[in-house]
Amino acid sequence: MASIDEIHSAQRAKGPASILAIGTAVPPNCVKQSDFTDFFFRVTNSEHKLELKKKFKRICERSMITKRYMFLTEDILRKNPNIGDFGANSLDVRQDMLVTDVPELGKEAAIKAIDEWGEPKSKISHLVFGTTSGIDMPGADFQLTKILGLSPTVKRYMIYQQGCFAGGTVLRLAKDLAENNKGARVLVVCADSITFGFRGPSENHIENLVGQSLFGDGAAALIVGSDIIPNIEKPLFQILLATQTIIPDTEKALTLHTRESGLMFYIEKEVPHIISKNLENVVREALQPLNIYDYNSMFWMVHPGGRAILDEVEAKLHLKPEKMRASRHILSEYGNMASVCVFFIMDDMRRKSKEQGLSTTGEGLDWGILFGFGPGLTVETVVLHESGHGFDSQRVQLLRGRLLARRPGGPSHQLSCGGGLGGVESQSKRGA
Ligand SMILES: CC(=O)CC(=O)SCCNC(=O)CCNC(=O)[C@H](O)C(C)(C)COP(=O)(O)OP(=O)(O)OC[C@H]1O[C@@H](n2cnc3c(N)ncnc32)[C@H](O)[C@@H]1OP(=O)(O)O
Repeated sequence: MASIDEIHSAQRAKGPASILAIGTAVPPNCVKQSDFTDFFFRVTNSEHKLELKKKFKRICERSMITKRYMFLTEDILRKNPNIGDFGANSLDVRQDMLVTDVPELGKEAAIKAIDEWGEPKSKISHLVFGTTSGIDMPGADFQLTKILGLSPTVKRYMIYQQGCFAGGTVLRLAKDLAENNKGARVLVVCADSITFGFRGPSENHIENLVGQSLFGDGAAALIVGSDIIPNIEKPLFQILLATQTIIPDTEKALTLHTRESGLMFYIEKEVPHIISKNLENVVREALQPLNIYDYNSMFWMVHPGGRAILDEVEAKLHLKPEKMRASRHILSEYGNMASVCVFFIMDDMRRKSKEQGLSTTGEGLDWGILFGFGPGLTVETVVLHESGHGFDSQRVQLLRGRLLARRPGGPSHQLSCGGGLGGVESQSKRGA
């Protein structure tokens, strides 16, 4: 008869979780940032608020966003004027749109990810769905299962209302699911939309203007699994460490409250400064076990909450400008898509790395770090290792073994908690 240990270990995967495919989607309606001020004041019947309009134009110009995609069109906003009215009751109409739009956009991204993965969708064992845009029962996870035709026995996890850091949360959960369930293939989907929080300007709420200048709609999907099927599955990045941290005494700095008038943003001006000031410790703790102290030796995927956040993180950590290229590019081309942004950045990075003939999916480098930020203030940190064209499974297994061996509490403890690991030699960088 098998021992308890044997039964337990037979249920677990042997290798680290890998990202096996990425798909992305946006709604068809594209809005140029240079036209947005006129559009925004026109559709919200606010043309008479001349000073606010000038201020909003300044914010849009400083955002470094070129364009965004939105489900909301002028036609929809004209037919539903309460959405554009600053304080009017509009939750029902927003919800009615989002309960369909969010899973539909997620489906579009998921189909692309499944196509790239190349395996039948019947092999998907788990689904993790993240969104801050609306809330419903049964949730977006259920709706996606239905419209995508996943098995009714797929094990679903719905991550609602976490804000922009949820991109890190879903990766952390997918890692634990893949590594602790032998043979698991996790479909991870994030979808977010400004439909939940779009509203006209108010003199009494300037932070709302900042939100209106930043957010856009998008969806992304990943397939995550451990113990890769050789010659069939092609890993892009391995997920080596995933942690979550609350920055003390900052819970009022960034809040998003659901009201009868939809999602209301409160974004203090100090948010970029608070994040950058606290990130140094978070980075140090995450990278110490790998003996990485030169942050420019890594690839970076930073949630582009706003241009000022990227500027301040870059300056505080003394990063070379090219480290923020992918994050700035996605901010420019799509705006802040909340939880979804980090996966657009990941997708852009692996594509550009391939186009440029670099030796790894991570801009020619081995190790990388992904950050999600959001209300709390909460920081999600994910340490990644490239595993694309430069994939060397034996070397990564060796490193992972050393990480686990030095960790008090062993493997299961290590995989979701940060800090306190022993030293591992840093890796030589290829093609940097
Ligand atoms: C949803 C989630 O969970 C997570 C998220 O991502 S939430 C979003 C997080 N994003 C942020 O915190 C935004 C970060 N900020 C920025 O990127 C930049 O400040 C910005 C693009 C908004 C403006 O660029 P900037 O270089 O700071 O321009 P600046 O000239 O200083 O500001 C423009 C105007 O906006 C005002 N402003 C900027 N941030 C403000 C804020 N948070 N609240 C109120 N006013 C603000 C400034 O006072 C200024 O007003 P005047 O022109 O009248 O002086």
